[in-house]
This record gives sequence, structure tokens and C-alpha cells, in this order.
Amino acid sequence: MKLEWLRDLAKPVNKVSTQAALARQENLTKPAGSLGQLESLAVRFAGLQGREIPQLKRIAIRVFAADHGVAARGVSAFPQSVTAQMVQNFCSGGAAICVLADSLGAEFKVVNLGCVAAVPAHPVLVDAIIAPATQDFTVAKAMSAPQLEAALNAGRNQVNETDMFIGGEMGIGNTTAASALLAALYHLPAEVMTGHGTGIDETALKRKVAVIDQALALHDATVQDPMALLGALGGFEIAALVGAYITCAQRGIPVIVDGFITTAAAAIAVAVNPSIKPWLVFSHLSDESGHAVALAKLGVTPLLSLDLRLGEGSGAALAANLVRQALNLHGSMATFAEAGVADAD
Ligand SMILES: Cc1cc2ncn([C@H]3O[C@H](COP(=O)(O)O)[C@@H](O)[C@H]3O)c2cc1C
Ligand SMILES: O=C(O)c1cccnc1
Repeated sequence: MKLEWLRDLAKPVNKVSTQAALARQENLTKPAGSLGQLESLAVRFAGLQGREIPQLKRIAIRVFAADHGVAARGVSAFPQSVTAQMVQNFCSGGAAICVLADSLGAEFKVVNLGCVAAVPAHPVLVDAIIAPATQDFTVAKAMSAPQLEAALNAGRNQVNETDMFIGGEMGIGNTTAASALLAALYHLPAEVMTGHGTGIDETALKRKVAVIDQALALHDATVQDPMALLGALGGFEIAALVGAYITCAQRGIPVIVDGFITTAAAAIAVAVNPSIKPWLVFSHLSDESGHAVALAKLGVTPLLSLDLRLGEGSGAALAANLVRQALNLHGSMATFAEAGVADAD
């Protein structure tokens, strides 16, 4: 596989800019620390962007869409045809992420990596079709080595110069793939990592756990090669996210990770290339059970907890508003000296 680029080191965080931003925060007209995590966010972005006053003008949002063979096993509350239908909804502006992307003024594209139903061409839609769907991973590897390579490269190709990257996903059945990947990566029982996804009932949840157990046994999940796990248990959209996240970190572009499925992609990406971790900002705690465990395993704390369980990049887009305000405050508040306000004794 010509995937050597996956392991190239991420751009280092700029310590000088971090220190300058910390010093600026100390001088702004507020008690030190009173803006809490908004202060640390601004300082973090200063280090990532390599400037004392970071900016967030350009935001790129890419929703990666693909179908999953494992959907045939009755693991979702919705039929597989919804993936392609939602891709069309992303194109016509009716999905939640479209509304949020619009209000952020973000550059928005949908990347079709392969849906069972055909999707008509549209200016917002990028055709990166690999196959109509992955294989059902209870009977075969989800994807072949060339398919995995194509998906990783499709994600990499979506990274252009921007101030921040948000990846979203759409693919009926993809919480099953995400749960399987996380259970395998962290050696955890399937039931710890598996939730209700789009809203399956308890009977279907038992089936979903059994399906994941079957896949973990088939693919010998004890083998800890994250790329092998991704090929065996992943989805084209999850692999594209892995490629995009790693590329962003290598090119010095901060990423906001969305919910459960994108966290599975982030976990694989960090396992493949640990140097990328500082570039991943985790937006929210999803309502999907297993997410809290995955975030704890990664050692990260998300910004928000709003009981969201949508995906599409929606939680990340919401958090982008918060980051924008953190940077606004950092860049535009007056210092004690500028405002003639007495500093603490
Ligand atoms: C209308 C609709 C819009 C969505 N937008 C995101 N998802 C979310 O639900 C899917 C994962 O859940 P499961 O594994 O249970 O199929 C993904 O496509 C995900 O992004 C949606 C799901 C539906 C039905
Ligand atoms: O948190 C997510 O990404 C999520 C949870 C449930 C269904 N779809 C997405």
C-alpha cells in the first residue's frame, strides 16, 4: 500500500505563540481565568495556528457518505436507501448540517464514497465512489486493501487551505462499524461500545451487539494493527475521515471532531499516527453509549454535552460557533492598559 504519508509527523504546535496568547489572556480586562475553557481554547488555537491572535474566518465542512454491507443485518432503525436520500438532502440544503454550515458561512461539500442508490450530480457533491457499499463484515473484510487506500486518499484530497476543518458522516449502519472499531481498538466488550444509533429497540440492540461480536471473532480483533481493523470493520466514510484528520494535522489545520462515529475515526487516526492528537478538538459528548468511554480512552474532554445523536458534523459545527466566540474575545477585548482599568494587586 502506498500509504507511507499516514505516518508523517503532524506539524508541531507553536510554543512561542502559545506563550504569547497566554500572556495576552493575563492582560485582558477580566479576572484571570474567568472565561474558563474559552481562554484555554483561544490559547490552544494560538499554538495550532502559530499566531498570538488566531482567526477563524474560513471553515471547511465535508460530509463523507457511504453505505455499509452490515446494514443488511438489521442493525439500524432506518433502511439503507436513506443514505443516498440524505446525500440529496445535503445537496438541497435541508439537512441539519446544511443549516449550521450556512450560519457559519462555511464551505460545504458532500463526498459520495459509494451509496447503493444512485445520486444525481450536484455542484455541492463530490463523486469519489469506491463501490456501492462495503461488504458485510460479519462474513468478509469490509473493504479490500485498494478500497481502503482509495477511501483514505479521498479524505486526504478534501483537505484544502482553511482555518478549521470539520468532517461529518452519513451512512446507515455506521454506528455498528464505529462500535466494532472502538471495541476492537480498546479491547472492550461489544456491549460497552454499542448504542441505539438511529433509535433501534432493545431486541435490535441485542442483535447489533451479537453482529459486532461475530465480526470481532471473524477478524481476530486481538491483532492490534489499526489499519487492518479499519479495513476489516470500517466504512469508506470512516476511512476518509481518518485520511482527512491525519492530513489536516500534517498541514497545520485544526480539526473539530463531531460525535461517536467521527470519534471512532479519530481513535484510529491517533492509533496510526499519535502526533496528530493536539490538532483534534473534540466538540461534544454524544448520546450514543460508548462515546464517553471512547473519549476517556483518548484522554480528551469535549466542549459540549447537549444529548445530540445525529452525526453529519452537526455537533462540531455547533462547537465552531463557540470557538469563534473564544477567538473573538481573545482578539478583541481590551487589555487593562488599553482600557485604563486597574489590574489585580
Ligand atoms: C434521516 C437521517 C439523517 C441522519 N443524519 C445522520 N444520521 C446518522 O445516523 C446513521 C447512523 O445510525 P445507524 O447506525 O443506526 O444507522 C448515520 O448515517 C449517521 O450519520 C442520520 C440518520 C437518519 C435516519
Ligand atoms: O454521535 C454520533 O455521531 C451519532 C450517534 C447516533 C447516530 N448517528 C450519529
